[in-house]
Amino acid sequence: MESTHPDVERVLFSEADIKEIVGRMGAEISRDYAGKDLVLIAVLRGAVVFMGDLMRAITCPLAIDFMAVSSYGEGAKSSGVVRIVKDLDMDIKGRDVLIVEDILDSGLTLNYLMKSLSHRKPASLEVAAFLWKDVEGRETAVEPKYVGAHCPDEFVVGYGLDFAERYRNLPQVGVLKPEVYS
Ligand SMILES: O=P(O)(O)OC[C@H]1O[C@H](OP(=O)(O)OP(=O)(O)O)[C@H](O)[C@@H]1O
Ligand SMILES: Nc1nc2[nH]cnc2c(=O)[nH]1
Ligand SMILES: [Mg+2]
Repeated sequence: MESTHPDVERVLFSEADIKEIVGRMGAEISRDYAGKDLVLIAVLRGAVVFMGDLMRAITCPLAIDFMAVSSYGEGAKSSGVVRIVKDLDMDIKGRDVLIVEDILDSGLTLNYLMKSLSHRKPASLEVAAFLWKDVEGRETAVEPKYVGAHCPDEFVVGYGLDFAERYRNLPQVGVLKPEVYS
């Protein structure tokens, strides 16, 4: 039996689901980036857990770097303004960059990052998103090349994803009980 946090109402992706998804993504990326100069860029803080798993599921040589961008603050709604809190340490010019994100929701974060990083002239620039909230009727400016799973249009936590900085350490992805959000 999986242990579940008492604040979690429903588990959407179990540890076994996550393992299977990340393994599949790692195999695809390993195949596509063989012989290339791969740099994984994780978006802090949400993507750290996925990054840790994904990089170990990739078999080709790679480098890692981090950027910190935040638009959700403490709540469950985007402020609409993306803020760079920490920039890359590495020069990505001419390298094959793959942005690693936990979730693509409104697309605001990734749209901003893709624009900002493309100015630095990488050889290629793609996105690996663990979850994609591709809500019907909503256009997203970014189409991730690698998608772990489609996510229902609900605010999810766990596996790096927080609510007011909590729940990032849950090993599953789930939805909290309504009383926790209020
Ligand atoms: O597609 P969007 O609507 O822009 O939402 C996705 C972003 O929101 C969350 O980050 P957040 O800004 O909350 O910061 P965090 O990673 O530190 O939790 C999540 O980790 C993604 O980066
Ligand atoms: N924790 C969390 N952060 C998000 N950022 C954008 N969408 C979400 C979501 O569903 N959950
Ligand atoms: Mg994030």
